[in-house]
Amino acid sequence: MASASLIHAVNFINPPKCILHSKRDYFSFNMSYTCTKSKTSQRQMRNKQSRMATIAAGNQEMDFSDPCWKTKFQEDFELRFNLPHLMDVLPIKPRPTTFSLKNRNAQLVNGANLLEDRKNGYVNEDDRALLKVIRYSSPTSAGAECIDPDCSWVEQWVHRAGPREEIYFEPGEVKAGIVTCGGLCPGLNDVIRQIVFTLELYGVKKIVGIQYGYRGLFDRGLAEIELSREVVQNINLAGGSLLGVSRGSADISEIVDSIQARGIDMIFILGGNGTHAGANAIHNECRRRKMKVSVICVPKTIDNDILLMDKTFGFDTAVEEAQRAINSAYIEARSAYHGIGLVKLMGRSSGFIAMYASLSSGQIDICLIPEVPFQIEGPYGVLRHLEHLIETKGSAVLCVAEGAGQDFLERTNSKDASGMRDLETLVFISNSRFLTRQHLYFLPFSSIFLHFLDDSDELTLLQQIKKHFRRIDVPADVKYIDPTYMIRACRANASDAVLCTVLGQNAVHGAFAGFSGITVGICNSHYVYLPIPEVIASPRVVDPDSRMWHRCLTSTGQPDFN
Ligand SMILES: Nc1ncnc2c1ncn2[C@@H]1O[C@H](COP(=O)(O)OP(=O)(O)OP(=O)(O)O)[C@@H](O)[C@H]1O
Ligand SMILES: O=P(O)(O)OC[C@H]1O[C@](O)(CO)[C@@H](O)[C@@H]1O
Ligand SMILES: [Mg+2]
Repeated sequence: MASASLIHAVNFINPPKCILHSKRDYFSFNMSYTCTKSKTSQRQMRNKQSRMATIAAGNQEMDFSDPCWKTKFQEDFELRFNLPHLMDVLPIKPRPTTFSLKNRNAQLVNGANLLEDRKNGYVNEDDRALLKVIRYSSPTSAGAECIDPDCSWVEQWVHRAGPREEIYFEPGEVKAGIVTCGGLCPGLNDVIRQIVFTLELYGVKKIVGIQYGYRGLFDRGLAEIELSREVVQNINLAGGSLLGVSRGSADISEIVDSIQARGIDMIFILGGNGTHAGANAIHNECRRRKMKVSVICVPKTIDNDILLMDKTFGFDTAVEEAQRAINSAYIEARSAYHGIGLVKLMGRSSGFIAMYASLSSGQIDICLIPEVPFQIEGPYGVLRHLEHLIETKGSAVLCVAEGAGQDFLERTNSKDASGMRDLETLVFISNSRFLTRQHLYFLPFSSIFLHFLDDSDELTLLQQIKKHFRRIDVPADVKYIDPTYMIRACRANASDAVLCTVLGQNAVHGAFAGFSGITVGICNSHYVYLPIPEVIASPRVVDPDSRMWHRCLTSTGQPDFN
């Protein structure tokens, strides 16, 4: 009898068949009826790409009383995660790859080993990686991510990244462009470097860097930078981006005009959520114009706020760099009489950096993130817990994500260059209005509170803490550390450098494989290609019910501030 894994393999080589009879079948359930999957060729699947965008992630509209819902879910999933390909709109033919897995031998024998190499080491078009690896027995299991009310197990497979045996470009004729957008992130130079190395190994001669993000594609004053192994050899030793970065509005049609005019065949776009949205629009416009251009993204964000991936590059380094700030805050707090250390870390809408930095340091007593509401005042508020910590431990350290406590803030319509709400209005620790003098005028006994206000017109968290301890007549020595840009304006650490290397290489393999409108990522420690819309359907945030947030609470010992 065929093993379960063999059945899975066969199902992927020949995906349309789905006959569910026994535990060993496709979804591994006990089912006595037959659900037939509609026969869909890879080609047809590609043509259904537009439909994919309309299928809601999580399949909210699925009828779970339908005995075949899993088959339907699987079909929808395959459509959603199918990778857009240049062949979908262009009559192009593949050719054998020029990417040799044994470079030195291949050179020695003038390419004779290529055939030998192709037998092993290349990724098959039907290779897949599992997106979810935990089988939750109940929706009440910690951190359960369920599709149906019973939290049934459904295998969700995504496309494996890597070099293919056949490619869709003549390397000698390719002009490739690289652009880095959004804010800085450790590892940008590592990715640029690997993209250049890998392109050259395929035989690409024309590689250019686009300066200052999307701006470089429409600002005529910004010239292309010619890139080669020599140029990028040591750029990973420094942080930042060799090409520069930028935010700011981008006219997609103008950008595609520019790509067309420059004769760019492959464009590698490094950036976060906003950049991916832009890249997808560029991909769609190239498709509409039937241009043979491969648009490949590499997700970049220290915030780790891109869906479906284990992590994004730069995140590990940011967490590591944050340790220095936390440790300083801890030392200051421990050494002072009733010392309180307050560290602000980046994280506009997601608290991953604050959560992991808190977990990693082991020195944090209170971690506040945007995803978890909290009270400052009152019997269960942050200030009361701080009082308790000072009474019992003699000191305390807080780690606060910049986007935490947004509910307390006055909203303004101020926006940053990329159209995001202006960060300064969200950060409640510095330069932002948490509770203003004007508020106090309307409160009973406001003159008492006004008496405590210092020169600044605002009550930030820092000031709240100071005033609280003054009010209860307990001495407290509060120190505030804001390492904001220091955690991202640095070179990648070892683990990020490896991630950047693999992602950069896979980006090039994806372009030569003929894909476009995709991004590269790491899923359950395996490297995959994902369609752009799937990773930016929403920003990834910390799940307050996840095991990781609970681990963070266990580590800090903080109560619910509600
Ligand atoms: N929805 C969108 N459609 C098209 N382009 C966009 C969109 N959102 C942002 N962009 C463009 O992408 C670029 C980068 O966007 P943004 O400043 O949001 O950075 P990001 O990629 O999200 O990275 P970071 O993680 O640093 O915020 C900007 O030039 C912006 O114009
Ligand atoms: O000051 P900048 O360059 O706009 O970057 C700030 C933003 O960048 C991020 O780090 C994302 O890269 C956010 O956490 C932060 O809000
Ligand atoms: Mg952004």
